[in-house]
Amino acid sequence: MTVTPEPFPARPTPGIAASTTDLSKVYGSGDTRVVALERVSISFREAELTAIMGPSGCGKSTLMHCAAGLDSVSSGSVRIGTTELGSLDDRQLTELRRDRVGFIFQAFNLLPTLTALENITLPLSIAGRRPDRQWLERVVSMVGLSERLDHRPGQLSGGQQQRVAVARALVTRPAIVFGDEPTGNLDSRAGAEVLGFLRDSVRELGQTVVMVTHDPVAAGFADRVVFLSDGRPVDEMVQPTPDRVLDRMKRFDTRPRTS
Ligand SMILES: Nc1ncnc2c1ncn2[C@@H]1O[C@H](COP(=O)(O)OP(=O)(O)OP(=O)(O)O)[C@@H](O)[C@H]1O
Repeated sequence: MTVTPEPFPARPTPGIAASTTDLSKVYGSGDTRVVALERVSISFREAELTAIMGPSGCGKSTLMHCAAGLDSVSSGSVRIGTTELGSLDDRQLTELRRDRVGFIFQAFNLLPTLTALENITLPLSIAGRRPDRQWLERVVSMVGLSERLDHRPGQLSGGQQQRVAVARALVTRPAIVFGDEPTGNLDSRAGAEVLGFLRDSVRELGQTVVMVTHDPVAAGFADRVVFLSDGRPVDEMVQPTPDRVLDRMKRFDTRPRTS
């Protein structure tokens, strides 16, 4: 099916936490050339949880990495808040990622020698900033870690470790949090807990969250699901349910890509 591209404003729009305009990403050249993203224009509204879904290889991770400033773009532009990433030098980009973007990865990515509290406040320590005590307490109690702050990652369950990672992503009050399969390593109960906390962060703290997922149940926690196919957004669903997401996923062509 074809989808009318979202009208994209020339200037930053209030209420939009991040956006891409005509974003393309090409890997390799010649025989190994892969167009991972083709002229993607998409906006992520503030205080919304968006899930990105689509068949394997459709460009989900590439979109997330480019939108988060973790990967360069081949053409087009990316904005976080009012800042266009292409206008930043390397140092400014590093600072923007540190201060304005939160990340949650499938593999938790906690430092094993630090306590849960030290892991949570690490982004602030790196930036030489003191934690805002009230905010820290709010985030820690929201993810239910108040009793575990002195534990090291090895003393925590997978679900608890990912809750530390959620708190770490929220502690700087970033403009946007990106999650790459944030529940991919968790069983369904722990996964549902982490997704519940992410949704709470949207509802209670006004956080904007974008997550890549393969799991229709995880997508059911989102306010909106964007479906990618062959490097382009092809559909979206608001107020998704796992059953509707599953039905939509079944309609994707499962033949392997040829380019
Ligand atoms: N570093 C790279 N070099 C070359 N090609 C790449 C690179 N990273 C990704 N690709 C290609 O770009 C396309 C999109 O990859 P991407 O990882 O974004 O897809 P995805 O939808 O996240 O896939 P999956 O669901 O399997 O994780 C794929 O064809 C992939 O092979």
